[in-house]
Amino acid sequence: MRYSRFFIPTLREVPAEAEVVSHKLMLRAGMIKKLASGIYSYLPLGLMVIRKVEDVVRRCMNEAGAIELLMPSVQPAELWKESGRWNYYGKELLRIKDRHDRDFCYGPTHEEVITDIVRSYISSYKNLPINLYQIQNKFRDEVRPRFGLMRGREFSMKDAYSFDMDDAGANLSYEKMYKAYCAVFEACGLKYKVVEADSGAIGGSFSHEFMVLAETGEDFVISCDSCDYSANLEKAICVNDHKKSGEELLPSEDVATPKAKTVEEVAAFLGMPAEKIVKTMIVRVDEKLVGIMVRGDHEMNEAKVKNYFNASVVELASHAEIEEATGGPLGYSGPVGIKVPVYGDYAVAAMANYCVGANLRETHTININHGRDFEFADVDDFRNANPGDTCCKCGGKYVITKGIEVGHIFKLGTKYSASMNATYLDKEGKRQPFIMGCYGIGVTRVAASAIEQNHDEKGIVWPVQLAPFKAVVTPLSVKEEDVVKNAEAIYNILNNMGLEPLLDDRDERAGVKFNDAELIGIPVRITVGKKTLERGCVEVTVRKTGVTEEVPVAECAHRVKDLLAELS
Ligand SMILES: O=C(C[C@@H]1CCCCN1)Cn1cnc2cc(Cl)c(F)cc2c1=O
Ligand SMILES: [Mg+2]
Repeated sequence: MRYSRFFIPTLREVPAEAEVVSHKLMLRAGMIKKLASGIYSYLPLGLMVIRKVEDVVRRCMNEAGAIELLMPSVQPAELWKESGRWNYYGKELLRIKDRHDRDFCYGPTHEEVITDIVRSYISSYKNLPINLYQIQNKFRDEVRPRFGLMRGREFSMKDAYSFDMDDAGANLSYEKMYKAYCAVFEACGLKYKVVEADSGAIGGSFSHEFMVLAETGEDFVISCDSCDYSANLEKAICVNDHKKSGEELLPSEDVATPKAKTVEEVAAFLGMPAEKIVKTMIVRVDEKLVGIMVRGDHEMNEAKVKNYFNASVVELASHAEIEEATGGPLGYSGPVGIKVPVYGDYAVAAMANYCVGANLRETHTININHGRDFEFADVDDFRNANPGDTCCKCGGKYVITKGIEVGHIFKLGTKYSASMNATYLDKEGKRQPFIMGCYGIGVTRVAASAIEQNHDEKGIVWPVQLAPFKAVVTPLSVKEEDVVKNAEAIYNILNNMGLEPLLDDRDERAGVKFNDAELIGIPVRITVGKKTLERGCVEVTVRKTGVTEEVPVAECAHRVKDLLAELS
């Protein structure tokens, strides 16, 4: 491709709204342009990278025996009413009406559509298992789209769905996808980690997320410093290894705590450590109000609360609900004498003589003890794991890192096949619901996370596998006949070798050409200039290391090929 005839609108500056490096660099490198909040056009360079991610995904999915199809992005409400999800989702589901005033949505995912397809055609166990996938745009009306393609509202996803006759088969399908995902992210040149993930309250299911480790990741990953245990913070198990307090129970006492609201302020005011203050979170679990008590230095984990109660919705109670449940205002809730059942995190169950809200404005009660002053309805693991906590698998220590979720695979079970009556005839001629799995990869998010993991102060440093062009041939002048002739010749040889070169034939100063090549992240640059040609050489520079070497013109193409092979 010739630069002068291509379209790479690089920018010197980026809009202040771009916070993370992949967003900044995709704008500056002329890869994307925002159309609306969370909605982007993929400009030619960006599309080339996305197509490369798709090619890797397609190759690995096909090798795993999955079969590609393509479903519409607009979906009829009827299917979502069958699965019971039409009224479950809120504003995140973009609902639209057609000219006949019929309800549709812009598909955020395709479980309903694929289940409808399979139930229409597959009726015998002889046609199972089957894994169907697509690469299709999704729309999720995020309340706060940000970070460019990392959290867009319209984005490209590869989503696959497996259908098996039984649990054993479904586990094999899951295993196949797990391995295929590892192959995808390795082939994309990404450093990733597989973590156990929360799969919501779908019974009999489990899920794993594939995380690209990066500081700008929005997900927290808990890993053990001694074994391979790794889980999304939503899921990471907290071991109940708290030593039971042997303290003698002291008499409880209300204490005025004027102006002290937060745990830190109350702890400071009362002169005790934060872990002696116990928070009572009043939450609405589906339609029920409950109190969840966690230690002052811990955070309540909503996913764990949701799974404990097998609930669909868990939300912090409103001011009014708190008044109703506790008789006191927000911020001073405590377990004593309230109308709702109280559940305790394991850490609290090991404590004695702790401080709680008195359900009175600016008042706390010290030396409270469960068993004497109130009863727990139950105790369980309701908190976020912290760095330094004991590993649930080996007793080692947890560490916390941040990750970008680029893949998520789920064992679904019969959640959709049961609700949509999608069944097959088993060997005994009995109707059985399919056992399903679903598997997603954020295609556009993979491109963005590759930049998060591979960049420097000059710009993008593409992994060779995803680079829009593998090499750029840069003539220092387009007026010197000898320079142009050699540059064209090298470009043609690289092209014929399938090395996808770019020829920077613009009439621009060398500095501009070098800066653009570094910004858009081309792995290898071949610089053709009068000086080196006098010695029959050109310069070859590796973007990742900045190392430049002089290479005889005749050996240049093969040297580039070898360098690209080393970099892959
Ligand atoms: O999408 C999944 C599960 C898997 C992920 C891999 C590919 C197949 N689906 C979970 N999920 C996430 N956000 C959603 C947002 C909306 Cl608005 C919705 F209506 C439904 C969903 C929804 O179901
Ligand atoms: Mg996910």
